[in-house]
Amino acid sequence: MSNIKNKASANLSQIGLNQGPGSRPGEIAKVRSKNVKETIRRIWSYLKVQRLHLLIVFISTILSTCFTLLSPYLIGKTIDNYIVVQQFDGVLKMGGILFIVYVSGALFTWIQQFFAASLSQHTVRDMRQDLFEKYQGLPIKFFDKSTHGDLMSRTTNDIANVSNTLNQTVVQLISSIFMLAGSVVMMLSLSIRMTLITIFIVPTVAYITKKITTYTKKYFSEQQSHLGSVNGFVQENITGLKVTKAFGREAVSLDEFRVINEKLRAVGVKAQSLSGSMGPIMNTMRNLSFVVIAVFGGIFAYHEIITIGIIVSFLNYSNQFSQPINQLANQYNLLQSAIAGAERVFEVLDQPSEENIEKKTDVDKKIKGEVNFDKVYFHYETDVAVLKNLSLHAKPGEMVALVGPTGAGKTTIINLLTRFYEIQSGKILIDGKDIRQMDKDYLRQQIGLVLQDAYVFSGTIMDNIRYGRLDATDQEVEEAAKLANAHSFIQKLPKGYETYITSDGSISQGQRQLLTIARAVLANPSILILDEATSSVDTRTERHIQEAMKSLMKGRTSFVIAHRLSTIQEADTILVLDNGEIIESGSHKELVIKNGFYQKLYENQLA
Ligand SMILES: Nc1ncnc2c1ncn2[C@@H]1O[C@H](COP(=O)(O)OP(=O)(O)OP(=O)(O)O)[C@@H](O)[C@H]1O
Repeated sequence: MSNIKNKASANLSQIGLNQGPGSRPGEIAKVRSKNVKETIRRIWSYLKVQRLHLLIVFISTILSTCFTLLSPYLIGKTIDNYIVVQQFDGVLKMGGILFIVYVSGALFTWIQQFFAASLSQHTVRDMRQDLFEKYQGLPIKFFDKSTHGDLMSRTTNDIANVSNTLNQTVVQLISSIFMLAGSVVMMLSLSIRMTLITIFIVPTVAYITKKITTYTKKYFSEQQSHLGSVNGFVQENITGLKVTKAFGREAVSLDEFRVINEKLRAVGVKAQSLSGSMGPIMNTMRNLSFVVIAVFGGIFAYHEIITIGIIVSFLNYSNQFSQPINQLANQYNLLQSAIAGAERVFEVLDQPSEENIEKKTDVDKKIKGEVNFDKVYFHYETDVAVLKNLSLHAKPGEMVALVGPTGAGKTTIINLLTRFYEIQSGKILIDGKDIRQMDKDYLRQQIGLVLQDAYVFSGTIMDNIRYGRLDATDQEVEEAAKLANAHSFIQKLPKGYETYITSDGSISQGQRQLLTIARAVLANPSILILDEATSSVDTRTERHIQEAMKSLMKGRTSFVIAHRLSTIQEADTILVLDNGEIIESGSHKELVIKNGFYQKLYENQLA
């Protein structure tokens, strides 16, 4: 495998670095989804794969609800039929039955929880897999438009939202609806008058409770927002601590922090003290509805319209009836947020993947490396032309240097040759064949990339070099490292080739570059692209890198993006680019004599 994929993969691997906007797990998003029906249909397409699990969840939910509904009825009957008439055998028998009912209810609840969890985890695993697969197949231009943080948030937070909902909300929604309908039916079968009273009093109390909690919620969201400011301030400050110290701004930062810290304290006190009183408030409200039911029940019992057992049953049912009422609104919001989350996932899944013609016919053939750009016109997403009918020709084995001011279009030429982007008009030919007619994987295998932002993956040095060709032996890896001048520094590492490195640290920039050169050596491509490092590496490492690049270029068509003209004087052709056009071309000597743009650049650098 060629290391051409580095750039794409590098983009993705950096995803984790910054958390962008997006919903957080558990947060109830205020976003309203766009096409609910379609989104639910697509979530369903993931769910229906596990029909059996679904069925089990459904049945166990109904059964556990039935058992829950049965117990108040049985308690009422126990009181009326056995306790009031002091039949203790019956009381014992009913106690036994109640025990079985409670245990069965708990058992089915457990079964329901277990299968719901399994269902949701299977579903989100499939979604994550699809999403990651999509990231691998998307064209680079897609990643220009979206921030890494946003994509990361879709893969983790949005999917977590979907998972939580499938796991909890859907089950609760089903059981809430059953509970609501079931308790009404059970109550009606006991007493119509009492049912009417319960149906009136419970929602009223639920409504008042909701009003009170909404009021306290305000302080909670204020607390969250102040907490966000404190976190942001601390993070920014630690990241920029060097600058703060260098400019002697410590005291100012401290004062600013004191202010926001104090704000957090003030709102924190309000939120926390209210949160403590929320439980008692809700209890009191529930007790109030008990009182109302008990008083009316007492009056009816006094007139012998109902029995004491029925009053007790109703007190229980009022509790069971109020739970779903309190939960339904919340569940609806959670469901909305999950649908919005799923929509963000599907949005990525619906992006068109890289176009490719799967033509494996020429796959085994090694190309010679003749490259032609024929009147290539190209622009990125914006309509500003970046390459304007550019033509160039590189013979097999030739070294072509690309020079020019920043933004001239050097990197763009490379992006087009690798088909990271597609041209709008003209042709790019390799060995006389239009690259659009080539299989992309095959094309990229022929091209080796050594980029200036040399990317390494988390893994051992050995693995990182072997990325260039997966079937290479340890011996071959070591030889490649030797050719790339990397062997000596690797040997000095504590565990040599088995040293574990990470994408964001461990080894220096120059050493990374040497590793990517070794990767390219191993891949043995016919065409080579070298983007010279601009970052300051020490002169010894720089010499190492240049020697390594030189030996790598032997016998391959090479495109070198040069920032220091001293390194490209041996190039067969130097192409001077400005503003998307080739304004001069020739060897170093020819261009110096010509006394044009290149000559000026060269003089500037010498100076
Ligand atoms: N992904 C992109 N999306 C939109 N515009 C881009 C993108 N990449 C580059 N450009 C624009 O295309 C033009 C050419 O950029 P390119 O990277 O090819 O220049 P360069 O010659 O390689 O510059 P440098 O020497 O700074 O690397 C610039 O104006 C740049 O802003």
